[in-house]
Amino acid sequence: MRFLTAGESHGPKLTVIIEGIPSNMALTSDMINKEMFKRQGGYGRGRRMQIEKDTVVITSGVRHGVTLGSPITIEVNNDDHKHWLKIMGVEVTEDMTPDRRKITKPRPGHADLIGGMKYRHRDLRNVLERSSARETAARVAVGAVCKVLLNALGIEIYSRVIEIGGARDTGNYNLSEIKSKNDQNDVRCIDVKVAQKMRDKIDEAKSNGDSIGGEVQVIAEGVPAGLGSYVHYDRKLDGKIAQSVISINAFKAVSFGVGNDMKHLPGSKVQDPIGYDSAIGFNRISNNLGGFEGGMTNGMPIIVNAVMKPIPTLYKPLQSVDIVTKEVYQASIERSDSCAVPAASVVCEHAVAFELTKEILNEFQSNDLNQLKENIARHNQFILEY
Ligand SMILES: Cc1cc2nc3c(=O)[nH]c(=O)nc-3n(C[C@H](O)[C@H](O)[C@H](O)COP(=O)(O)O)c2cc1C
Ligand SMILES: C=C(O[C@@H]1CC(C(=O)O)=C[C@@H](OP(=O)(O)O)[C@H]1O)C(=O)O
Repeated sequence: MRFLTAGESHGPKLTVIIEGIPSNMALTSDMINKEMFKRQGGYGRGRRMQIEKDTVVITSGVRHGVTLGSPITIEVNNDDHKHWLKIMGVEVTEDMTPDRRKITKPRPGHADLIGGMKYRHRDLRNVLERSSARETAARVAVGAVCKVLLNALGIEIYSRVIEIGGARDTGNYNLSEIKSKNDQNDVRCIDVKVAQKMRDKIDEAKSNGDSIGGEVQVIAEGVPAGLGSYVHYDRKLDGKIAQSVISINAFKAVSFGVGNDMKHLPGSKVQDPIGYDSAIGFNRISNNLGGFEGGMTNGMPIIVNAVMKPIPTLYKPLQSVDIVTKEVYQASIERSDSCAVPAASVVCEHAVAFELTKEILNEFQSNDLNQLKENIARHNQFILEY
């Protein structure tokens, strides 16, 4: 299974092609839109999100609401394509007009400068249009299709925000609690008191012309044991998930289970003791390692934590240097998110959903959904009786 995304942030649309989804799976645009909607929300987002109304159009691979097994194409319009220049006070009719919107001032923390050097662009808009996190809308569309498949296999995946700007939700929640509450508020934080602190932190950063980052968590339940492999570095599934998460704009760290706390805990508080029960077979007494041993799923819930850096574009000017004049200037901006951690938690969830789906289809190769279910059921029975 694989996918490709294409599209510029202010171009007409984003396009996704997903290949390898089995046939005979119910799939409608509404199932995808429900996830797209979650990514668009979140406290701290800028004006762009008031313009976009991310909804998808499926143009191939689905007929009468059921997958065909052929490539699925999904399109997401950029509503801002039509009028974003006008909103910024520039009266032109055509987007991306080369000279009017030429950018020669690279923004620190963005791909602008090094991307311009690498692709030999003198207009840095040619870089930022694709390096923008607008692309994450396409990745959520992919993950949403994957989530439909995972749910059909009895696997559930969800995410929450753990920390924003130092306001941390330290609660220990059981999984059903997270599941029922993860979408309850605009910062996607379970503890409502901490959620308010997070909003305050975002407001504070915004009024200082600054931005703010944080940490998110993705949890997947019901994942079969034995996905991934210890036999070679590039077959370890925790490694694949880490790569996928770090590839999301602004994500800088990934950990599993108790995560960074591992660095100061003794081994006896980190490894998960093994138990046995004839009804469920081998299991782990705790889940400090977040469901992975030796690069393989061990049947426990998968817990992925990921840190997002503060948004690089700041209302408070940061020093940069014009690539034409070579003059130092203070970068100023027209609009930006102050914090996108809640939205990014949704992106992370969908990135992990893709990696799990890909691994499942790799392990239990099947063309049709029922065939896939049978293959997994056989595997799970073997694991139970081991
Ligand atoms: C959902 C989401 C929204 C984002 N919104 C903005 C934004 O409004 N302004 C900005 O400067 N960066 C934003 N970013 C982050 C930049 O896209 C990212 O920092 C930049 O492309 C450089 O990539 P890097 O941080 O991974 O090195 C956003 C990231 C995500 C995941
Ligand atoms: C468009 C999205 O996020 C954008 C990501 C982004 C960036 O630099 O990454 C910058 C902003 O876009 P603009 O420059 O048009 O204001 C965000 O709104 C989105 O999430 O759909």
